[in-house]
Amino acid sequence: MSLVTLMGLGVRLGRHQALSHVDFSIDKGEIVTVVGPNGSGKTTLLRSIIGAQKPTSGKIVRAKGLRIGYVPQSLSIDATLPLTVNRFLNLPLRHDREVTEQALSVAGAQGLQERQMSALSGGQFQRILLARALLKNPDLLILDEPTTGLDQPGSAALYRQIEQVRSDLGTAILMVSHELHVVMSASDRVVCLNGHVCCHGTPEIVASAPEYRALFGSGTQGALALYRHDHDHHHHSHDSHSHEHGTCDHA
Ligand SMILES: Nc1ncnc2c1ncn2[C@@H]1O[C@H](COP(=O)(O)OP(=O)(O)OP(=O)(O)O)[C@@H](O)[C@H]1O
Repeated sequence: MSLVTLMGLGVRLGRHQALSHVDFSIDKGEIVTVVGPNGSGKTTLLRSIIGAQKPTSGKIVRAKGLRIGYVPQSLSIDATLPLTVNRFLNLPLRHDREVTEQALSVAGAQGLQERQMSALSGGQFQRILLARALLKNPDLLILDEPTTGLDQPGSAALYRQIEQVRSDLGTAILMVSHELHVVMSASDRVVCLNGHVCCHGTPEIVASAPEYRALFGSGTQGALALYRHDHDHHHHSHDSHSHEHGTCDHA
């Protein structure tokens, strides 16, 4: 059974139809990347899945007892506030030292406990957010644009870490990215959203292609992949976002 299934999900925000007719599901241990331009409803989709946004139409079915770990896109912490990594991980719930150490280790952030949150690099900060989400022992980890602000080697390293989480713990991963053509190569599926599911498919890793090398160089060890939009798909004619068959309207 899928961890989460969306059936014909529609979400209206004020007068804006953010999502229409979205059918989507994620299975145990799967890595799914959702791509889409700004304002395409990606955050609305995640908020619907975690239960923070009510659907206006359609249905969301979650597996019984499903535990979701959420890594927000950003979190601003007052730089003048003294807050160690260890204290941050123990807010609002205290955990045993071994538990936080284990989460930090899985997130690739061992040894950072006593560091100040404000002194962390962008990549370290993301790993701490990842460790914090892992403390819930999630079946599904949801990450909203986790590589925002990271350079390419930093993004590749974080993607490898996330892949490691899946192979160590079997956690399913749902990740959102505003990058339309560059995704985590370990994604089993890529779903392109534009108010509706525009197209979906697998990422392609063509590491030897000149196009890939021009984009990524050779320092990412295959952590990044090109996502080619699958243009061979149909759309519902009643969909307000629909576009001509055979095109992906933002590609
Ligand atoms: N309360 C609201 N009333 C009306 N429109 C809203 C409201 N909240 C969000 N929107 C609009 O809904 C659309 C979808 O927003 P959402 O944040 O889900 O998109 P997104 O794909 O995550 O975008 P981004 O990549 O910029 O984060 C946006 O165009 C946004 O302006």
